[in-house]
Amino acid sequence: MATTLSDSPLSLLERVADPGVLRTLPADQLPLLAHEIRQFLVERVCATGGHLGPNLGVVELTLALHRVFDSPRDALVFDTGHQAYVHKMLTGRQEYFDRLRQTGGLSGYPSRSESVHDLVANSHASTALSYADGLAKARQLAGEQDRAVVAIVGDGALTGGMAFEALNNLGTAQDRPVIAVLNDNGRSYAPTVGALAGQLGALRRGGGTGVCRNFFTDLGFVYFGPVDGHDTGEVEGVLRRARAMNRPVVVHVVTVKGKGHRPSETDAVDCLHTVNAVVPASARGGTRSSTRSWTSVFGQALAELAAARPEVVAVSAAMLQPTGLGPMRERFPQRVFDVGIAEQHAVTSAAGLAMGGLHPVVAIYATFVNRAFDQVLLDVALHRLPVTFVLDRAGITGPDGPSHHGMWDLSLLAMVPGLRLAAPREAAQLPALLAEAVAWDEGPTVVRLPKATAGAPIEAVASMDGVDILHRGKGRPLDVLLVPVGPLAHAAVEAAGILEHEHGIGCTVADPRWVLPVNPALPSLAARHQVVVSIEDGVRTGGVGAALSQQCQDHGITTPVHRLGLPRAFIPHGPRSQLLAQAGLDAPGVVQAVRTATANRPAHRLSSLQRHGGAG
Ligand SMILES: Cc1ncc(C[n+]2csc(CCOP(=O)(O)OP(=O)(O)O)c2C)c(N)n1
Ligand SMILES: CC(=O)[C@@H](O)[C@H](O)COP(=O)(O)O
Ligand SMILES: [Mg+2]
Repeated sequence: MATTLSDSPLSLLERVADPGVLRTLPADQLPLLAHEIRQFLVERVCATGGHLGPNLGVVELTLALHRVFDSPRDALVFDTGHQAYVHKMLTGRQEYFDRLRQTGGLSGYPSRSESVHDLVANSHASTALSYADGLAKARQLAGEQDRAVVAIVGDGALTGGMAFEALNNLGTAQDRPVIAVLNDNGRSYAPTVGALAGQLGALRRGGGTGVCRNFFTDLGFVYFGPVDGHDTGEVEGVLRRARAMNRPVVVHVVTVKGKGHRPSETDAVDCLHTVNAVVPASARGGTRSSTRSWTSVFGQALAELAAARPEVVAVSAAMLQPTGLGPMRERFPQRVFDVGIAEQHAVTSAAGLAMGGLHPVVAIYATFVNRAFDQVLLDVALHRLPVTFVLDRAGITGPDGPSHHGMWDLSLLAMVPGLRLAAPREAAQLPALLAEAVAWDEGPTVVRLPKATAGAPIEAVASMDGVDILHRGKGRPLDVLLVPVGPLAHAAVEAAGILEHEHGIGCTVADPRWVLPVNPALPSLAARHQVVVSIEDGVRTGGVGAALSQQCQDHGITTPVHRLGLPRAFIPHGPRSQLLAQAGLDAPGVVQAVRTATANRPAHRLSSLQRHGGAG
């Protein structure tokens, strides 16, 4: 229940429990409130991990937004949503920040199930202006143009194609006013690239000296700016003017990412874009974990590959460091292209690079390949162009929630004719598989890797036709064939041991490494087993299990294929290991699935192990 300001001993921030209370606050108390918000952000986000820098940069802007507009009657649409912590604090959710991005806790992005003030849960950038366009049309048809529609878009998000498509529509709708608040801190992860960033820089330098014509005004917008995004009064004043214009308006707000917090040397690289939870010294183990991330193994391998192969170039969509392209850029800066947050353009630009005789490596997160599926299919694969996609954060990622899990790439890419996809089971396999991918010049290749530290390798006990046999079944005839994808091989090998020693079921674990298209050796291997169980860190309605099942059918193999994978659902945020276990993709889950799949097998067909007294 909101308290009025005067009757509570709480801190100012604690007293601002909802936007209505905020709007009663005298302007001279706003600097203190902003200071308390920054203190709160640093304390809480350093404890849980999260997007500290983007939120420190929008404190005054968010205060002004909630003082000028009446959310949820007026719509505040945050692009990408990683900068909505202050919005959440001001809409009654301060108490939940101690479990930010944790299982059952506060989402790191707006969440419609959390609050009526939240509209867009999708963390994929460059969407806000399109939502705003639709909302404004709905308001107009409902005769509710007095309800404002405000999109808050970062300078990075503005480099995405959808943003331009929306601007193209919004600028013509003079009777359908949308207020586009451009949060310009000059950065995505790194300084934002491209001509538009240059235009914004010129506008910033111009200092609003009666700027009359620019990119935005040419599209039909009224332009207000540049505005000091850390002066709440100035921002408030401009937002009130924008609201009163009753026309499409761009409010160009200049902010500082990470404002008010002295980052460490390493943090300064990306202005505290995402900070990890700071483990208190007392809670740290003796030795800091030395295990490298998969991403760093990839980055090193690519730089070495590029040294040997001059045709190799790299393409990033505003995520050079997070996707591990740092080493390659240091050694070969001319051969690394950052195109901004523009995955569709990145893929088709890579097609152009391939047409020009090069072999581009497009490094993006698996979830973002969704956005560029058509480009992979018809700009790359149709022309059988040698482009390699390295999909980081493949499978369950964890803290970034449903729109960040990389769980659709296997199903999507399984449909692409001529595309070959490798899934290394551990980081140590990455260099070899990357080299194989880059050596292939007859069409697109993909290497997918998880958000994980590099685990201990599993040595193959045998290899046949490109399939690594990681564990041999003891039963005769062989009982169950486990076909894991990538790092789930670890769960499969552990499950095989349990099944053998505790349940008398023999399992063979086969890791094809190249999982799409299905290795021709797998159907014949399946024919020698009673049950096949595929295990993949992707939605199971398509993907590798479905392809293997289809291949068996096409070859007249009647061995049933049981497909383990992620449900066709939006999976919330939480630790990767916990979410995989919930989906039955850990060793106990595989054991359970195998026991269920073999429970109704006719006794005579069970293995000698089971017939002669193995526990089971
Ligand atoms: C389609 C898409 N590609 C990449 C990302 C990863 N990403 C998250 S935030 C970010 C930078 C956003 O920059 P900007 O919009 O300027 O916001 P800021 O962090 O500066 O506040 C990127 C590239 C994403 N969320 N969506
Ligand atoms: C908001 C966004 O899309 C990214 O910043 C995302 O949070 C990256 O997550 P990682 O920490 O896995 O790089
Ligand atoms: Mg930015």
